[in-house]
Amino acid sequence: MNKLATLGPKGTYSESAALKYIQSTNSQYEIEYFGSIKKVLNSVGVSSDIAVLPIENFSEGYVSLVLDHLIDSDLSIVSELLLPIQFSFVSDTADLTAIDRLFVQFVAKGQCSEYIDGLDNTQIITTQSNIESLNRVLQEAGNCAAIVPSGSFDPTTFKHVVENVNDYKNNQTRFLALSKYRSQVDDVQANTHWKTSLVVFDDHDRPGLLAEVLTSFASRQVNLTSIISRPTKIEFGQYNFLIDVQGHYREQAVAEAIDEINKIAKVKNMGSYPAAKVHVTIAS
Ligand SMILES: O=C(O)C(=O)C[C@]1(C(=O)O)C=C[C@@H](O)C=C1
Repeated sequence: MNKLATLGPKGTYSESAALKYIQSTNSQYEIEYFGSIKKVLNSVGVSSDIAVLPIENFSEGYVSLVLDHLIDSDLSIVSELLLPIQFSFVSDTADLTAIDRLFVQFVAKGQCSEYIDGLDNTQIITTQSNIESLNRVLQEAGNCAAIVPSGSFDPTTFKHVVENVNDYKNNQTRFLALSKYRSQVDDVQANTHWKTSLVVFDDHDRPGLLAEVLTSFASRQVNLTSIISRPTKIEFGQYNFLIDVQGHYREQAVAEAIDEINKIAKVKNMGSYPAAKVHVTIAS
């Protein structure tokens, strides 16, 4: 059976995204859980065939660990998923001044910053996953607390629970399914809203280079959904541009734009995949 790697232990948002991906493909996968995002990424093509991981949060932006791995590796993006994300604060005391340790996943921390800022004299201990945060607060004695996914715990276990501690009620995270192999659904199916992700390498920097790259898309009415720069980590001031566009790389306008950009810069095509449906539900 094919193996799918995701962030564990069981119960993480990444696992929910992985289950949603499996359901959408109608295929069978054995899920392998890893204790960190880095370990999930390193497993693809080694012990697993595919990985499902967070790439971008609604308010916090990109998860740079995943973004940089994508830029540097030869993985393809085969699917995109969006999940609503809601956090609860749990502790064994309602006296917030008594709480000396707070367990929170390193990406979740930024999404609950306002609530966390209200805790004085509390040591913030970052974890690798939200379920690690839950397990730590369950295991450790004393006045500790955690930020955990709403619905991941039995509310009767804790004396104090505060729901919806995320800064934005409509909090969402975008996940990607990453594979060593290009998507098998490479054919441009009608009625599908495709997205294509590209990396443009700026190794011969000159005035107007980025403007020319953008013009290649704009002149063909190809819509960009995201553009982000990441340092190459080779030389200060040198960047890779990750560009997401609407459309499949086999569609004429996108293919022509890529060909044109290829003449002035290096382009890496990370694949085309059906765009995730945007959640409009506002969390109460
Ligand atoms: O810890 C989890 O539950 C995860 O799946 C990780 C993760 C992330 O790293 O972005 C996923 C969704 C939320 O944005 C917060 C945490």
